[in-house]
Amino acid sequence: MTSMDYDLTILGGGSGGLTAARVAASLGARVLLIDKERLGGDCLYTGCVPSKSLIHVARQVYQARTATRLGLTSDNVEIDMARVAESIQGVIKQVQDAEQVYTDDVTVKFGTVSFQSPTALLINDEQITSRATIIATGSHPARLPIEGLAEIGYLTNEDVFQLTNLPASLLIVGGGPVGVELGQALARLGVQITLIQGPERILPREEPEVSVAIAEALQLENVQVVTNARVLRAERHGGKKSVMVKQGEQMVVFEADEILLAAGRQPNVGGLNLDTIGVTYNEQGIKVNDYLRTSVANIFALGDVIGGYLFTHVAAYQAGVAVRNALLPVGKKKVDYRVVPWCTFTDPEAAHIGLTYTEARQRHRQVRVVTFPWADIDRAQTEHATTGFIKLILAGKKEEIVGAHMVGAHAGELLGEIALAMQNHLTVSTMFATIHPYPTYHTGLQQALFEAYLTSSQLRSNRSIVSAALRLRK
Ligand SMILES: Cc1cc2nc3c(=O)[nH]c(=O)nc-3n(C[C@H](O)[C@H](O)[C@H](O)COP(=O)(O)OP(=O)(O)OC[C@H]3O[C@@H](n4cnc5c(N)ncnc54)[C@H](O)[C@@H]3O)c2cc1C
Ligand SMILES: NC(=O)c1ccc[n+]([C@@H]2O[C@H](COP(=O)([O-])OP(=O)(O)OC[C@H]3O[C@@H](n4cnc5c(N)ncnc54)[C@H](O)[C@@H]3O)[C@@H](O)[C@H]2O)c1
Repeated sequence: MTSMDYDLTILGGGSGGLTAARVAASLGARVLLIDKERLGGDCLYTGCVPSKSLIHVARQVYQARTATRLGLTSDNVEIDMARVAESIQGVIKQVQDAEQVYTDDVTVKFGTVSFQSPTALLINDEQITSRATIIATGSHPARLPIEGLAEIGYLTNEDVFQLTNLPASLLIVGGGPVGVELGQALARLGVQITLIQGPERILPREEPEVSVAIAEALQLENVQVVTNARVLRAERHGGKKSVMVKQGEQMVVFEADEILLAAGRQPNVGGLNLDTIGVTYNEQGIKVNDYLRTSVANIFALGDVIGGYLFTHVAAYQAGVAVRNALLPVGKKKVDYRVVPWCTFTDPEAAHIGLTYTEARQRHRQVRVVTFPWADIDRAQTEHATTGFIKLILAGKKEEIVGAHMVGAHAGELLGEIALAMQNHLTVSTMFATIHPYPTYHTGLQQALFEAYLTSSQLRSNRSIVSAALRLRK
């Protein structure tokens, strides 16, 4: 084989691509990272970072407005959206500077890139060759076949964080994580929100009771949640925008000042010339096998562009797997999605890891569910944040956690502990016997685990050992 310019070329410098570049460079490979415009991706500029910053601002407003229940009197909170938008851009800049280190040992190029063959790429007018390539070009907001929508215009996650004036009312199309997180945050900032969701419940990937709890939390803050409702058409009437919605057999019209489209994602595959070189893809994304290999042997893909789990931490995990498989001749690694956590950052948060109850029943013979109310966590009481629950799904003779679903303040923070336990097959008794600091929300998890132990077969066998020992003493 003739010598190649690079060992590995990575297309897309977002969450997955940046991690892949860093891992590959740390292994001593000659790495080229190409992005069409800038490094950081959706997560940094238009996703996780600005959305969590906006959610933080909205929480401050909400807490100030509800502080009277704590005996505090706060003056009317005034919101200067131009300064809020500026502060969000400031956070992005801080995170961006911290990420710079990812590319210190990597060649970075910006521009238009396309495949000429599985080993040759054209970047602007320059041809480069690479032994292997990883495609990590991410996704964009799904463009739906909603008649009239493109003509009247709408917002997406790509522009909502830059608004310096908020609309008085907003129709959000889509009740997934983007719709519910932004719906609650913008409602707290004074926008009248109508959330329109196609399926029969919001957050349909969650357990049903999680969807119910989050819908109730939104409704308590005056978000109108409309489910089983598919948006078919959009129109403008003077200064207002309206959508025609099919709800059951009925057509219903909703009207507001603006529309936010939050109805899923589509993969960024355009312009790469994938058809010519034989990389297969469909509307969900580029097809990969368990090794993240595409239909072309030396081309891998990861992150949003392959669909499935659209999360920054999953893209980063896949980066480690794809780099290893692209660079190492032996010891190929399969992806393992047994322990995937995610959190929807509403207030209370909806935290999820592993299997749902239905999935657990399909995969395990012995399945047991233990629930624990968030209100029984002392820290939750001290912070007046008592809404929610912990639902643990246990399976197998040894009673390992195979799934956990939580609604509660800071619930997402508990996922790390459960992830580590699940990854290492720790049992419930090992987990609850570990000392947790009081009073943290983690003690709530420890209490839930203790509840699980109290109703376990292990307790029954421990009881018989103790009663035998006591009999012997008599
Ligand atoms: C509003 C919102 C909030 C979110 N919040 C969270 C959250 O809290 N937690 C979480 O885990 N996930 C969250 N996500 C999802 C997360 O942003 C994505 O899963 C993650 O960014 C995917 O990483 P990626 O590397 O696949 O793509 P990206 O990070 O988007 O990176 C893709 C990169 O490819 C580049 N690119 C695109 N096309 C080309 C091309 N043709 N040539 C070269 N480069 C190209 C882009 O410029 C970009 O830099 C959120 C998403 C949204 C929309
Ligand atoms: N906290 C987080 O980790 C976080 C936050 C935001 C986004 N994300 C990621 O971003 C991805 C995209 O999120 P999303 O909320 O845009 O997509 P989504 O696919 O999760 O939810 C969109 C919802 O819109 C509905 N929908 C589609 N067309 C519709 C129509 N015409 N009328 C009414 N409803 C319609 C869909 O049925 C779906 O339930 C998610 O998969 C998630 O992984 C993660």
